Amino acid sequence: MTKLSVNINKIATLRNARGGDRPNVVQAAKDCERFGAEGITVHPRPDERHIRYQDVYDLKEIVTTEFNIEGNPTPEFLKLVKEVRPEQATLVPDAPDAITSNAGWDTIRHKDFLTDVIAELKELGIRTSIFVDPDERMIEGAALVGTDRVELYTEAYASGYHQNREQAIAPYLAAAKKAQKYGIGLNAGHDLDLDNLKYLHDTLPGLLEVSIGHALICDALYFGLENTIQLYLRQLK
Ligand SMILES: CC(=O)[C@@H](O)[C@H](O)COP(=O)(O)O
Ligand SMILES: NCC(=O)COP(=O)(O)O
Repeated sequence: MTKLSVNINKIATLRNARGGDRPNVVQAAKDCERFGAEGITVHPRPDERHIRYQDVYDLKEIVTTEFNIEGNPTPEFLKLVKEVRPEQATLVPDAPDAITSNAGWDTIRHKDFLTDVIAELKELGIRTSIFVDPDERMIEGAALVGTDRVELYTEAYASGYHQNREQAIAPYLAAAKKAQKYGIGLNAGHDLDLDNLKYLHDTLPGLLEVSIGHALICDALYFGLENTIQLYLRQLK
C-alpha cells in the first residue's frame, strides 16, 4: 500500500501572501486528514517563505496520521526536528536560495555527515528518509549511511512522462529494485500529479509513500480539497 502524504507548504504560501491567518495551516492539515490524507508533509525553509518553524510545532499537536518534516539538516533544522519528533524526517540537500528542491544527495560524498545525522535521528525514534536522484550508486550509498528509507526525486520522471513514460520511469525502476535489494524503504515525491501518479505507483515495486503538494493544491482550486484528495487516493489503489 502506498500512503498519500499531503504537502501543505502551498497553504502556508497563500496565508503568508497577506500576513494574516487565512487559510489557517493547522485547520488545513486537520481537513486533509479528515478528507483521507494518510500523512502531512512540510518543508520549512530557512527564509520561512511558506511553512514557518512555529507552524511545525503547532502541527505536531494536531497531526494524527504521519508527520513528515523535510529539509536540509542544518543545526536549526535538526533542533526543530529533535524537539518535534515527527514520525519521519526527510533530509534534502537544498541550498537556502533554491526556489524548490532541485537535486538529491550525493550519498557517497556526504557519507560521514549523513551517517551521523541519521544515527542521531534514529536514536530518537524518528524514521529517516533521504532525498536521492534515481541513481543506483546513490542507493548503494544510502544503504551504507543507515537510512530507513529513500525518497526518489521524481522531477525528471514527471517532466519526461508525457513524452515517453517507459523511458522516464526506467531509472526509477532500477533504483527501486536496488532499494529493495538493500532492504531500504521507498518513498517518492516532487511534481507528482494526477497524470503521472498512477503509472509510477503501478510500476515501482514497494512504493511506501508519496508526498505531493504543488499539483494537489493547484487541483484543489478547481475540484475542492476533499474531492482532490480522493482523486489522488484513487490513483494509489
Ligand atoms: C523535497 C521535495 O521535493 C519537496 O519538499 C519540494 O521541494 C517542496 O518544497 P517547496 O514547496 O518549497 O517547493
Ligand atoms: N517530497 C515532495 C513533496 O513533499 C511535494 O513536492 P511537490 O508535489 O510540491 O512538487
